[in-house]
Amino acid sequence: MKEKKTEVILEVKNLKKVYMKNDGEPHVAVNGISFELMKGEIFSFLGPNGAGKSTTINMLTAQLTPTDGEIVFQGQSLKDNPIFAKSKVGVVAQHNNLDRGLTARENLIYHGQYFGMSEGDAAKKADELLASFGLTDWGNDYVKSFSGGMAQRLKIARAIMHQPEILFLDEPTTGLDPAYREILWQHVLKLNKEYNTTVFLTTHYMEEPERFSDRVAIYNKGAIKTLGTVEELRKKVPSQTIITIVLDALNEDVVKEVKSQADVKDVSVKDEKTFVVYVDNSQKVINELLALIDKKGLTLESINLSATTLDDIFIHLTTNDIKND
Ligand SMILES: Nc1ncnc2c1ncn2[C@@H]1O[C@H](COP(=O)(O)OP(=O)(O)OP(=O)(O)O)[C@@H](O)[C@H]1O
Repeated sequence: MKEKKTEVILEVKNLKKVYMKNDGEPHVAVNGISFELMKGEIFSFLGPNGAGKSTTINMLTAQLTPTDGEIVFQGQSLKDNPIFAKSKVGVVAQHNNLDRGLTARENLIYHGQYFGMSEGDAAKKADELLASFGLTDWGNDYVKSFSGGMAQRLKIARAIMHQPEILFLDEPTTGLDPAYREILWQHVLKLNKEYNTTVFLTTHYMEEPERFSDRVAIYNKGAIKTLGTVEELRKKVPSQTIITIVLDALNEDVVKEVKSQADVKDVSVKDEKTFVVYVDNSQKVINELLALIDKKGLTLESINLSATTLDDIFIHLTTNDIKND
């Protein structure tokens, strides 16, 4: 069990962002959320596509002005002192915001110097990070020639150049192969351990928050649906055991029939072929499910019994539940 972090580094109070769409209609991307970020914690902010995660990060890092609400960073209002906050955070944005007209090494060195490092220290650190992220041979190449994965690695290196107090990672491992994902996490965990760096993460790869987070917020449609440790979140789903069924095509009647079985606690639809059944008595339900699928003449692609993962919790809390239809 992780040690509980109690020192507040960032306070978010009733934060709201309303965009104006092209048709002139308002769109509420963030609807008055409140939470605290603790010094030294790894906090995962998870939500479906378009939920408002990047919008939230952009407001927390003073890149976007909130419509309403307050952000307090180390006791100072972000609105009154955005430069103070900006100097203390590192951000890996979703889009490629590297300076394409500079080389990879220059991107890192100028960033380090901007955050107060001497040229010598910045150059040394840049070379270490280029090596670590497999970019040494491209250090003197212009970023405009970089592939998506190379640019992503460089963005990560740049964000950690100046040892930020809070590292904001907006889907940092998207486009990275598994080996570089591990390297990213080694760096993040090292910063977190050695310098007590706080990490605010958004990702669609649920195994990352499950492995590394102190706390997880599940966020949807502008609001935080739940917030807690992974263990606390596990208690929010109807059972600790699930059966995942993949059919050649999902049939809503079958899902409804499954839902009505006595030992079934709940059912979530994962995608057009897959549904997840929360159970207590798994053996009995498996037998009943197989009989039902057979009776309906459906083709079973796979059936799997497992403990609930963060992926299941996420789906349970963010998708429309068939049971409630
Ligand atoms: N500049 C903008 N003007 C109008 N609407 C916007 C703007 N930026 C974002 N939105 C809308 O706000 C909502 C939230 O977008 P945001 O990028 O914050 O979501 P997200 O949770 O980061 O999504 P994803 O997981 O797909 O990256 C979306 O509906 C998006 O279309």
